Amino acid sequence: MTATQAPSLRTFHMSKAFGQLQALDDISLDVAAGSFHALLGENGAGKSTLVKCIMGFYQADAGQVMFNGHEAKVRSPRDAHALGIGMVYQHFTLVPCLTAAENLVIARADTPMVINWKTERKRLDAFMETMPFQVRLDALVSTLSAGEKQKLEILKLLYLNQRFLILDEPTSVLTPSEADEVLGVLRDMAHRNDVTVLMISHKFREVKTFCDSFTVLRRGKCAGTGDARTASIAELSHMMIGDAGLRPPATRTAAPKSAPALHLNNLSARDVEGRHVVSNVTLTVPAGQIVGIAGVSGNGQSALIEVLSGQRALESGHITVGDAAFSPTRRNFDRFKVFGLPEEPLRNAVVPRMTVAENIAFRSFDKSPLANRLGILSPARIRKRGAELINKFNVHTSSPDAPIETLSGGNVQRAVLARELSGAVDVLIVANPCFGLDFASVADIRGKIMESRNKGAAVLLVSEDLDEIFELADQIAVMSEGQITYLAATADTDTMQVGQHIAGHGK
Ligand SMILES: Nc1ncnc2c1ncn2[C@@H]1O[C@H](COP(=O)(O)OP(=O)(O)OP(=O)(O)O)[C@@H](O)[C@H]1O
Repeated sequence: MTATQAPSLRTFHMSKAFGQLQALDDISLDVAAGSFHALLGENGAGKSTLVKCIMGFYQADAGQVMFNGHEAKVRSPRDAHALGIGMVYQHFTLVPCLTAAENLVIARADTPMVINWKTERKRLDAFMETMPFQVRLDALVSTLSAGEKQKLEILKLLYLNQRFLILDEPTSVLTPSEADEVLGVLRDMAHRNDVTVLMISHKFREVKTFCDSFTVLRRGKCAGTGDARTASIAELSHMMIGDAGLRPPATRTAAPKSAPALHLNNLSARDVEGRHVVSNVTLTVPAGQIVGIAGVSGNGQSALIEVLSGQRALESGHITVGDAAFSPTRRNFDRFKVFGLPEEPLRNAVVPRMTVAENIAFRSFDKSPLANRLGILSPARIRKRGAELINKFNVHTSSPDAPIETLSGGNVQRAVLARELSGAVDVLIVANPCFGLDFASVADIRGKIMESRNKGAAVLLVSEDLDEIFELADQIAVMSEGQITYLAATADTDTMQVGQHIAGHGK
């Protein structure tokens, strides 16, 4: 069965537990045909679990899915696709070395063994004529901008005749103007009754500007539903976090200047193909300051972080902490009190299958008090210390013994921060710390970074989120094509000037 018009979808009393944890508890969601519905909730609220049950990645323990008024048995994503339910993920699923057209054709379940490109192209052109937006079909996906790639992901679903679109934070990799364009197109399509959209989002502005209705999940339960255009942000955030209240915005206080500064002196590094990805980077991060590096991703920021964390060889230049030469080894991280929060911590900062407590102990597991003088580990002490820090940093986990991969994104970040910020910190290196996190976690984590600065640490913050940089940084640098192309005190610049340098038009 394939849909030609916007379908409706409801879940009735849907529940799903993972062991002791009730991830979904009796959720009834109602997404009307032709509507743009937002699914909100703090990290770990159950949003992904709900859409994974709808998509057939998980089987719910109880409850039903009603699609266009009929009960739908979705046992696998294949069943969901056959009904016309498709999903766009936070990260792209396109093949970069193929063209947009090739990506569309190979996505079909009925692609023949030998493809007649002439016929396929005719079919594609006819399809594109019916679409309200275009993507360059002959361009290699690797040459498309993030906005074009996201549009292509959506086109792919429409090409496969999937008219119920589930979007998981679709704008996290887009610039604000790209995000507005993509969401505007989706809203218009929904209002023409061509598609129905269910979007997981953490961004209130987008929800209020583009969505018709919303459902809020809180700790696996439905905390509210209503009209997205009339609900206030205060109401939405209250439904999400209850009376707990938000942490006030990170406040800057005068910091002691006792800690050493971090100096990057003429750093250069290459990628595997021998191209310079970091080029003569010179930058000082004074004690008690946050220096933010802004820029579009892929301009050398990740490579710079890799150099500083010892994951990429430095070709030339040197790093100093205070007056002493610093090379990034585990021993030096301890000696110089250098700590870090890399981006995508589940991939870069933890061992996913090890427990939360073990991951928190990583930097000190072989030292007293977690090990004895001979370096023999004490699992009981590791667990006890883990439990203390889980409490102090408000990490939501079923137990210190849960594998860290079962935690939601915000809670993995909190666990890494618990490990990195629990002692004295002289230098803190942070990359995109709030990517994919809910507003309460964002406030919490930015607050912790500011707290470190206020205690005197030199903080280097790499972020693609300009608002974050303006909120936290004392000085702002722009990185473009591997070089620092701009540096100013935050008080002496504005988003317009920084934006121009990011776009490469700065003077
Ligand atoms: N495969 C799993 N095994 C065990 N627990 C899980 C699993 N998947 C999710 N959980 C737990 O279920 C709860 C809901 O997680 P879910 O990923 O649905 O939240 P979310 O609202 O999508 O969060 P986020 O905004 O961080 O993506 C969390 O406590 C999470 O730790």
